[in-house]
Amino acid sequence: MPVLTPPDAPVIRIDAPGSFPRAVFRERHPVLIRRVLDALPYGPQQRAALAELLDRSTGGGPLEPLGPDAPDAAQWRAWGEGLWGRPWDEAPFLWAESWFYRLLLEATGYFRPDGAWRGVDPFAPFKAAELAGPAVDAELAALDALPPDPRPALLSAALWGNRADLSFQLTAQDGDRAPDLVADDSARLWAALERTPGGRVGLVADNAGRELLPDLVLADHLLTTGLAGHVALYVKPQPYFVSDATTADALATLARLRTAPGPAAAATGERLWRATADGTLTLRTHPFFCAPLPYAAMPADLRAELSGATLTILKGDLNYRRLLDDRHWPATTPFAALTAHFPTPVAALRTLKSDVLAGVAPDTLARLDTTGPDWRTNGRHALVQVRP
Ligand SMILES: O=P(O)(O)OC[C@H]1O[C@](O)(CO)[C@@H](O)[C@@H]1O
Repeated sequence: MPVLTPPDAPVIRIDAPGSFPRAVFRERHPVLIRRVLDALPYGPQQRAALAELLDRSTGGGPLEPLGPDAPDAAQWRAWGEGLWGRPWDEAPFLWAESWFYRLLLEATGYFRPDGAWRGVDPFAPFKAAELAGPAVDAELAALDALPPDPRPALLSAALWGNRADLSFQLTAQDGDRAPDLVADDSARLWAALERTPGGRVGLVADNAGRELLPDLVLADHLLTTGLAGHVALYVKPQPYFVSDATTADALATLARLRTAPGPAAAATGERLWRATADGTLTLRTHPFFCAPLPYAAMPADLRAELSGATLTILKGDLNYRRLLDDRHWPATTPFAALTAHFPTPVAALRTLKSDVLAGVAPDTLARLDTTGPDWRTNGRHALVQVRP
């Protein structure tokens, strides 16, 4: 059946007064910069650069490309074509937020070849604290008490682990309230995997720690049950959106599993360690995972790499924004229509933390709209959506 692409909806931008994206820039980013400065003893030059980033990005300053010695200067010049010289406020939210995180790394000296701070993850202290904390202890202990059919529990842990996003927690008010599914294609997800057992499953990770842990446990389940013969876990090539998982984070999470006191967690960690070593679980990355663009614009080499997977599972809010393009679609727009561009069957596991949304039934939408203005962004709702 041909899938019709709906006409374009307005792009989500950061300039609308009272909007969620504007609050991210005006309220969350100042808190984030303050926390980064509290967590690491950056010197005066880096502190000044971070303050300037905040001023420019919230004060509507002009968008200026990276200096020519930045390793990704040419890449970013192309990604920002048409935006350079324009005020920050005119940039799409997706583009502007990604650029903010790139400039944060610039300010801290992450890419400077001559600096002592080269390669130092500015968010590492937050990620390390979370990974060492009691919430992860509880997740590890829960593995010893999984029910005979662990599928619902595993999927639910991978889904709700996405609430643990550290950037979201910067201003979240009541993140512990029981959440609610606005769309639930769980059965289709398992059916898609069962149709082609033994194939390659792509898992595009989102956050480290409390989210990556259940993602890895899900990967282990797919491998041990034969639903997948190979899992490719895609992480970010560099620190991004505070808690996004890099290779270093994936290794730290694997180590945490492997050294857990509970037998089930330790055995899972051991299996995953061996799977990584023998190539049935591969850790992969690509610069496009930190690009400010929707997945419809993915380059040919990444498209070729993802192709052939029986299913690609995209975790989290940012991946969802990139999958659908960050636009004000009517929320009843079919998910399949907006994801037809993706090179493989695709599943989204996401808690709702920003405005973009599709694939919601009209009656569900009507019910949610009576619950107040911020249900799309408050992290209390989630979805499982699948385009087989
Ligand atoms: O970690 P996730 O689930 O991708 O969420 C990140 C989300 O947080 C925000 O950066 C807001 O803080 C959203 O714009 C973004 O989509």
